Amino acid sequence: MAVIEVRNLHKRYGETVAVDDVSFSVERGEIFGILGPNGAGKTTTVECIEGLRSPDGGTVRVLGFEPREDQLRQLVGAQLQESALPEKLEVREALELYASFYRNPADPDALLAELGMTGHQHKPYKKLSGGQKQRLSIALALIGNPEIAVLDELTTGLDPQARRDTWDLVEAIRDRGVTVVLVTHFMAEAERLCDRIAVIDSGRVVAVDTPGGLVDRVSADTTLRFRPSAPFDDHLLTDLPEVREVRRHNSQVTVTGSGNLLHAVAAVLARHQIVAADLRVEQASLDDAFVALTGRAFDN
Ligand SMILES: Nc1ncnc2c1ncn2[C@@H]1O[C@H](COP(=O)(O)OP(=O)(O)OP(=O)(O)O)[C@@H](O)[C@H]1O
Repeated sequence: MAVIEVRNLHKRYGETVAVDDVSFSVERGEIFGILGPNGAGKTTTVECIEGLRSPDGGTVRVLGFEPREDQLRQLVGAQLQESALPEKLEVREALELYASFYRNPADPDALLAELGMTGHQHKPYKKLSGGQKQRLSIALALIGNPEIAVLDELTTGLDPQARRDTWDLVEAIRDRGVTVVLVTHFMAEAERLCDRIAVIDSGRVVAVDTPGGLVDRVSADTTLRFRPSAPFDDHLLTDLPEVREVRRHNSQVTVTGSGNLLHAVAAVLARHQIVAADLRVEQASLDDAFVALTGRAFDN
């Protein structure tokens, strides 16, 4: 069942068209990614979903309501933008303050524990690290026990470990049954976390699909590279239906094909007692998908 329906959303700021024509729907319980380069219109789109901005055209329905209706404030949790809290406010105070806005808030202690913040509950906001601030902003998005959480540029500025920890948290949120809308311009983040992704470019949706589905649209090809432990005739591999091409460069063999290429090639090599040293498997990535869908590189 769709919990968010966006139809032909259009929003401009003066002469600037921020969102030209955006349509998608988000199903209950999924992590739905909105992926696109800087300035693509992602934040404006989710701000229209959150009721923070009014569309100039199109319709948005969230759990059946218009985004600005009061009931929604209890049902949608939004992650705070950076440094939105007073510097001296402690973590626990912030949670208790936000809990007071909701009829049925989560237990701050349980939330602190779940987010690994119990030990930091008396730290003032300004003393938190980047990762801790992000975790607090996620906690504040969840304190009202929302049905939908909107997380915008959640891991920007975090180091790789803090980013991975945050990804685990987002998965835990989804596993609690919360629908997550995740705005990101990180391919790896979208690929790892999202059940489905809307790729947005210049205010328009260029595709909505699973990460795998987006990649498959570009190319079903797989490339294997390895150094064989003994010479062999190319026909061993080119006779396989999965193999399209075999190329050699010095001692390295490059095999391109589709289907279960790795399995087919490995089986033939094993039958001939050939070991594939330094074996690497390359597949099209979301980056490739973006280039193919928009005709330009995903540069931020
Ligand atoms: N308040 C505003 N006033 C004027 N123009 C704006 C405003 N907010 C955004 N824009 C412009 O609208 C376009 C879309 O911005 P938006 O923030 O929605 O994109 P985004 O995809 O979220 O980008 P980013 O990843 O950089 O946050 C950009 O050209 C931006 O400069």
